Amino acid sequence: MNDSQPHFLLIINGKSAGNPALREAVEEQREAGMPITVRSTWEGGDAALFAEQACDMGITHVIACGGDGTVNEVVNGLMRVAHDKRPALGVVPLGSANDFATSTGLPLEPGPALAAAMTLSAYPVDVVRVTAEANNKNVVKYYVNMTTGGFGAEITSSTPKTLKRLLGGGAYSLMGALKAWRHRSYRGTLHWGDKEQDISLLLLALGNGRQSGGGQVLAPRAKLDDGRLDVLLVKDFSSVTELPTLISELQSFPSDGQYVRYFTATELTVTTQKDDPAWPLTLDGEMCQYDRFCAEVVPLALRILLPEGCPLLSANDRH
Ligand SMILES: Nc1ncnc2c1ncn2[C@@H]1O[C@H](COP(=O)(O)OP(=O)(O)OP(=O)(O)O)[C@@H](O)[C@H]1O
Repeated sequence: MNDSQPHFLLIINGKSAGNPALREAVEEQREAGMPITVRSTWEGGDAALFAEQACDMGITHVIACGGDGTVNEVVNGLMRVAHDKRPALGVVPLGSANDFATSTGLPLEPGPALAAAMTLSAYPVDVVRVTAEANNKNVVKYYVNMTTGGFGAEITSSTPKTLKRLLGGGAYSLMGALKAWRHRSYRGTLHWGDKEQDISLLLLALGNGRQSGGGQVLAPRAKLDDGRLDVLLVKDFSSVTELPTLISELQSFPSDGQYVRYFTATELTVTTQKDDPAWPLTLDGEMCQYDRFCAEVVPLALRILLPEGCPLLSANDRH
């Protein structure tokens, strides 16, 4: 790949293809001499396919223009390309949540975001590979930002802002919502490193990045390039009297709290309780459901165009 002669492919979610600010931004960059090819998706799966085909078109940079789901599809397409041929990834956020762009400090408006994608440096970051079995088939999916499971997945997929409002609203609003959502425990066994734990969870988050669900910071210490997954376990509770402790632990993310456990791992396997329904999961915002799955870090698998001071890069570690 020759980085001195960049060629950009914009992969736009078809539902945003007519976005006037994006059209203007592309026009402006082309007038300034930037070589930009544009492909717009028709349906799910297209963004991954276009990303996979990009290197055969001589593309050096693939810019995902859409929400977190589009970024996720593009990541999956790029991961099908050999590492040494894999184009760099940029993001022009056009979704409703845009958790990856927000947490990495990328511009959120199409014009500035595209201009940034033309000039920012690409930094190597980890990608997380999820392997599972579904309908007797092996499934392999990648994500760059976060997987949530259990209550978090249900609630973030239905109403992005709800969890934040609930946590901000304290114990009683959370309890009400749990009842409204017919909350149940997510039981299963977790394996990581040489550890194993049987658990009854309210929610699970596996963060390469820090936030999902439209601003829920569930992995506040995550770095994109540290070779680690940040794991958040929120254990289930039985009475409203336990909620103040749970909510207070969700502010401090203790390594071994009464309800909250926060630690890092290079891989983690979840086996859901036999005879229980599979846990609902969201992988970078996309819903899925597996009885058993393994999430493992693929270190520094992808180069992403990020701001120099991005707080999710280890070089900018202030701790
Ligand atoms: N032409 C299209 N029209 C409508 N939907 C599309 C089209 N092409 C792809 N999709 C679907 O769009 C989804 C991804 O949406 P995307 O993440 O870009 O937006 P969003 O859901 O609004 O964003 P966010 O996840 O940030 O809330 C995928 O599930 C994909 O199947």
